[in-house]
Amino acid sequence: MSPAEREGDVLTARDLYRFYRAGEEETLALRGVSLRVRRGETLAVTGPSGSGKSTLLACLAGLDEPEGGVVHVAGERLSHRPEADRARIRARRIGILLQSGNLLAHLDLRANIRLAHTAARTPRPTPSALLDQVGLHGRGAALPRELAGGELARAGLAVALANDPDVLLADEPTGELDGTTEQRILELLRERAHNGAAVLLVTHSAEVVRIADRVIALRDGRSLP
Ligand SMILES: Nc1ncnc2c1ncn2[C@@H]1O[C@H](COP(=O)(O)OP(=O)(O)OP(=O)(O)O)[C@@H](O)[C@H]1O
Repeated sequence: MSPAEREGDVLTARDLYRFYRAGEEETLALRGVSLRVRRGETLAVTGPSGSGKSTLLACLAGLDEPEGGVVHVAGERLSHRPEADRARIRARRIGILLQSGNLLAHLDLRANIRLAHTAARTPRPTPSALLDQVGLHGRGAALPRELAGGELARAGLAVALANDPDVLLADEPTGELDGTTEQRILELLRERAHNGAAVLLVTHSAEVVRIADRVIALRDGRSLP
């Protein structure tokens, strides 16, 4: 166990820099962002469009590599490692809920969950237990296109939880959902944190910010004091 983990930090990012280059054009999407999320804690990241939230989330998930700085997950360095190492850590430790959705369209819900089980640690929750947890009892054979918007969001959360993650990262988890589904999703996220995960939510929603223990505001790739 690393010193950071002994202190309860499950997710840490130190001094992250990310540049995008398109021809002559250079965008500094992250300019030295640091954060830490402890076991059982929910952190909300807010900020206007273009402030770097999605870039930050991608770096924290190991889906993108920062040019500078370092990310640790459960005491293990995630950044500046080969993609295969990052994929292994992600599969074992991280649950991700993206706005673009995390379900494969041609697989039913049970198969989507089983796919997320690949390379996860054991024991892991069964597809039916996960679907029950998110209120989709008996819907394992449904295809994503057969679900309504709120059901789809809950199915996405079931997949994000399939590897029993230490870190749960979510980009606008309640997006366009109706109030009841939003409350249900927020309850499930809180429950996850209470069960010991570190939860980080990128959001514009005041409701989501309300359930967070702490909030970080980004502006132009920097976190405001
Ligand atoms: N692939 C890319 N190539 C070039 N520039 C990019 C790329 N992705 C993001 N950017 C730029 O980096 C900056 C941060 O973008 P990012 O998507 O992280 O912001 P955001 O806060 O998530 O915005 P939104 O709330 O609209 O999703 C923006 O100026 C954006 O145009």
